[in-house]
Amino acid sequence: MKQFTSVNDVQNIDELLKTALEIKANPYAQQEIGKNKTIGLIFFNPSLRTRLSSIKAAYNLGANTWVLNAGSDSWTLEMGDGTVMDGDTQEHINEAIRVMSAYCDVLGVRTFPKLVDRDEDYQEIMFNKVKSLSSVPVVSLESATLHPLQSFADLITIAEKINYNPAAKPEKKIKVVMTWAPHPRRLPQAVPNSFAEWFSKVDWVDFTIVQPKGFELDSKFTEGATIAYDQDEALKDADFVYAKNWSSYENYGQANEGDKDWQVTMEKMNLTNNGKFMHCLPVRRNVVVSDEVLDSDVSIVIDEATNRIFSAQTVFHEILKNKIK
Ligand SMILES: NCCC[C@H](NC(=O)CCC(=O)O)C(=O)O
Ligand SMILES: NC(=O)OP(=O)(O)O
Repeated sequence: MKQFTSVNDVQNIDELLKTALEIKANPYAQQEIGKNKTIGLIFFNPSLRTRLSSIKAAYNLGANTWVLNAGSDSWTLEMGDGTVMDGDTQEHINEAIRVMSAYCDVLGVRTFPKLVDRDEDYQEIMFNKVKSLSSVPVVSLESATLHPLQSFADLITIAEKINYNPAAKPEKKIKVVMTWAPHPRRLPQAVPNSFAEWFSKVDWVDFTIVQPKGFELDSKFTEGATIAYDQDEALKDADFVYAKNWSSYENYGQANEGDKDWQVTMEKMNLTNNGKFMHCLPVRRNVVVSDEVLDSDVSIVIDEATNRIFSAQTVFHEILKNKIK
């Protein structure tokens, strides 16, 4: 693997999943791979799971890490080309990324969208700039439009819960429903885009996306998914319910004020096939999902967050394995 910016950097999802399950079963078996290696992590936006699970993943592989919260830990970075830097910005991204990539063997980067200009966000201008300046392979820690480490952890989680066997795939397809849910802020589409992009490619999953009208995702990520608008109907017989808020793609960045009844409650979970509740976290309790669901056995959000270690470890493993010094 040369980089990890989307599912398109994965040659074979089944193989990668198999590797992840092996790594999870024996997490310290590959410490030669990380020997004398450093994984650098740059965050332009906040993080709990991605930051800590990446550090743990590197540790499991015998690698070192450093973390930089760009903007708060370092000089204020200038992003614009040709800027006369006589104002508040102190260092240009052109030098900063070249320098940081000299200090590591893999560079993880988080950049959220601004949710103002759809073209700017969907062209991944910021992320691609970092990628073009880096002298080492780049891993997405969530970009403006995608969060592949999260989607891969979600796949590992579902595989575990169904006792997935790569040699004998499930006879009956597993029904996975991604449902839009309410939120007080306008959030990116990165997590749902990425989940859709991964799960549309998994041949043992029957994948539905349900959302209010006007909240359809970019169709380039949802090819193969069933697109629905009636939440109760979509939840029927679901084996996994993946809740997430996202702002509108069509009316770019707009929120939906009027749909509080899309909250995932136990009443809604009772429509499913003993379905499990999933969310990438952080989650707003009693807005996105009720306490009753989150505090019950139906919720597998902690398993998902735990598997963030193994999605990151598998990706670092695949990138570093050809570089043993
Ligand atoms: N990394 C996982 C999700 C990050 C982000 N959530 C948030 O910003 C939630 C913030 C809040 O609840 O105010 C998102 O939806 O893309
Ligand atoms: N799920 C996730 O990416 O969490 P953080 O934003 O806390 O890293």
